Amino acid sequence: MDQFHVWFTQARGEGLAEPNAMALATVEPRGVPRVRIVLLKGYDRAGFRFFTNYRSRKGRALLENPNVSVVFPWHPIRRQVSVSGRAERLSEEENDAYFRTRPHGSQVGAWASEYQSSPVRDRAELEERFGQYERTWTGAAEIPRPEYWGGYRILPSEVEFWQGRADRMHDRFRYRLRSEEGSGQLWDIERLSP
Ligand SMILES: Cc1cc2nc3c(=O)[nH]c(=O)nc-3n(C[C@H](O)[C@H](O)[C@H](O)COP(=O)(O)O)c2cc1C
Ligand SMILES: Cc1ncc(COP(=O)(O)O)c(CN)c1O
Repeated sequence: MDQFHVWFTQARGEGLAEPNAMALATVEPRGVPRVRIVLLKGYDRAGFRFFTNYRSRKGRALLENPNVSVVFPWHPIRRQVSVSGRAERLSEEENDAYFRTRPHGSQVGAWASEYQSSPVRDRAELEERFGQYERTWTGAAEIPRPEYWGGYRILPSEVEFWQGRADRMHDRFRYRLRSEEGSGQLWDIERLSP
């Protein structure tokens, strides 16, 4: 995570568009992979956090199989970071705390999209739902978090740092988690052939 922090800080400093956008792969029933972009909303020694709808396709996939893989595609600085690990749901407290920081419209939108990834008739139906929830929460001190909306923490077991270099002679460093002792983690680090 120290190494990730160094690179993430640099990616932000370089002014990359959405350096926190990451492609998240999950395993669907029968072992079929599926990938989509989500936003990294925080990280620390415990892992990487993102938020979504637990009823979404990814949410349903993660119930059956918590294994995930993530890639940060930082093309302008010729870097990528790939992570493999397991996703676990965040606590109610963590979910509430993050939901409270979201803009009003995004909070209403979470209510309007109760079944993320399921078919809807048309745009008008969505807008109608949005309008209904706007009215429901008019005058409320705060909009509560729908119970189906929340986040995950990805607990990494492997993280690879890739730096593009001339002649396709790239630098690749793979960190693999050997063991966790108390709060300390032991990682094996290897250089990989490009
Ligand atoms: C730049 C970008 C960021 C996104 N961030 C999120 C996010 O943080 N959470 C989320 O649920 N969907 C996010 N989405 C939408 C997802 O890519 C995806 O369409 C949605 O989560 C449904 O995925 P699923 O059907 O595989 O569950 C983002 C899309 C883009 C293009
Ligand atoms: C449906 C959805 N949910 C969550 C997020 C990420 O969280 P936030 O809206 O709080 O930035 C996104 C970001 N594109 C999103 O599209």
